[in-house]
Amino acid sequence: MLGGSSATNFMIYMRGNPKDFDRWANISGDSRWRYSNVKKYFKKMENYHGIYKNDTKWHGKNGPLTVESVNFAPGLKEVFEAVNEWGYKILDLNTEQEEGFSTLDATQNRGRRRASSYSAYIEPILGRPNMRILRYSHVTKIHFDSELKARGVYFARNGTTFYVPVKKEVIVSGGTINSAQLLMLSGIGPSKHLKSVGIQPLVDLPVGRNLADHSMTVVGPFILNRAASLMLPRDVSLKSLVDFQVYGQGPLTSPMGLMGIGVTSTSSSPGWPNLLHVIDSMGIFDGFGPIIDGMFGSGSHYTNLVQNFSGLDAHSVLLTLGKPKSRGFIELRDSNPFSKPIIDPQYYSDEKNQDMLDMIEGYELIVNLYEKSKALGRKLGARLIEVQSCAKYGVKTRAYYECAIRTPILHLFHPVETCHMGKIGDPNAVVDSQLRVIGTKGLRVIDASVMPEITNANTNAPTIMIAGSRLRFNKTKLQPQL
Ligand SMILES: Cc1cc2nc3c(=O)[nH]c(=O)nc-3n(C[C@H](O)[C@H](O)[C@H](O)COP(=O)(O)OP(=O)(O)OC[C@H]3O[C@@H](n4cnc5c(N)ncnc54)[C@H](O)[C@@H]3O)c2cc1C
Repeated sequence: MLGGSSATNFMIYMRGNPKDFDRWANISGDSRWRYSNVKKYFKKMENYHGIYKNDTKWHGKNGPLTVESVNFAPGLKEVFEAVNEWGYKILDLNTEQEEGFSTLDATQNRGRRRASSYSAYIEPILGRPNMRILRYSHVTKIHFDSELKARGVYFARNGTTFYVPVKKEVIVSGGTINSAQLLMLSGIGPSKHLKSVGIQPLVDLPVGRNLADHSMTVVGPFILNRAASLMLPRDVSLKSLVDFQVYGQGPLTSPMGLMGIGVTSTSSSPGWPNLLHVIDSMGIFDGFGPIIDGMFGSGSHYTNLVQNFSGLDAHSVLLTLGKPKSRGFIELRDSNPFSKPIIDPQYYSDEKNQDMLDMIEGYELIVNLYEKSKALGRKLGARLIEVQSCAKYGVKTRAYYECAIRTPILHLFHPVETCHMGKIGDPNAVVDSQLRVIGTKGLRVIDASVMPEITNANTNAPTIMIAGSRLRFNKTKLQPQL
């Protein structure tokens, strides 16, 4: 799809924590990845006109990617009152990123049009004579010469295979799953694995290893006793259509009810927020369960969970593990480029079980915030709908929370790290700090897969930053190793 996942994602705009990028600099040995340097690329990408627009120290106004704050946020005032009661601040999370909460910033324009990497970066230059887009084309293999220089790519289109030679270099941007798949199909990957599927290894690299993703659980829905949510059958009317079309306002501008966002630290991660809270205002209506199940691949879990609550106002929180320790992998199923690769994310598999302990801490925080605060618990009467199959653990015990987190295990669609950036000689490294595939010539990977460690929030903005900064890095000298 043109624009990839940015053309279908939830549009949440989050840069990540400055420490995430300082860590990238440490891992890659290249200080240009420090936040103090990459911050300018974030600013350059933004056409920001959200609620923090006057803060020009942190936000850009002349970039191609439109970012704005959501304007339909029922009950967010009470959420902010509650988080204040709990000692958290309301502040812009795309700056130094202290713990706190904010109105959600989204990559959209007046609530009417999504801003994707395609609409921001490609659409405006479609007329360039030196650019050609071939849709419905599936790249199947990179061709190397005997010196391991990438000379071109094979691709299939309408059942025919074509070859495109390159003059300078091949840039692979197939995303975390497919960039890893394409490298392996082309002989770049773990030798033993490649041989096991009948592929002649060219360079032995840990491609597909280190798969990181943000595991997630939906805390809620919390039933509310007032009209403080987006209730589609109630809120969608002729007026809402006019508000949407003419003013870019109202319920129809809402990205699926998403309205607030927060980052907090658990006791295991002081000073570096490791939980992401995405606050959703969607009330329960007849289609609610199937929509959530369809979106997250949760079978009929939410359909069953909310079946007796249709018509009630509600909020839910997508509680996400921002800095997971668990790592999974991607492998080829076979040597057929059209076969789906094997994806095993291995959520909650870290040795010390820290990922689960952090999520339980976050679950407890959200339940207390909603049920015990004056603003949400007393004023809006927030009450959690309990997962019946976990009731045997005693409702609101830690064992109950773990059961709820595992029923079923979800994620926020942020896979990264399968073509991990690192220093030459680092056993995890697939690309160097300039994103060149180690052991080859004329080949780079530029997408989310090169992140050497997952950022603590959503991954679209840092992926676009990687693309923007990589192009400019070429013009500056490599800094000394850290
Ligand atoms: C449902 C969903 C919701 C998300 N929500 C958010 C959000 O709200 N905020 C946020 O920040 N992030 C979100 N993300 C994550 C974010 O969108 C991604 O991290 C980011 O877009 C990754 O960009 P990418 O360029 O690495 O890969 P992708 O966006 O996956 O792009 C890869 C492109 O390569 C193409 N491709 C792959 N293989 C081949 C091949 N062999 N031949 C030709 N083309 C190929 C694909 O079709 C695709 O167009 C979400 C992701 C999903 C899926």
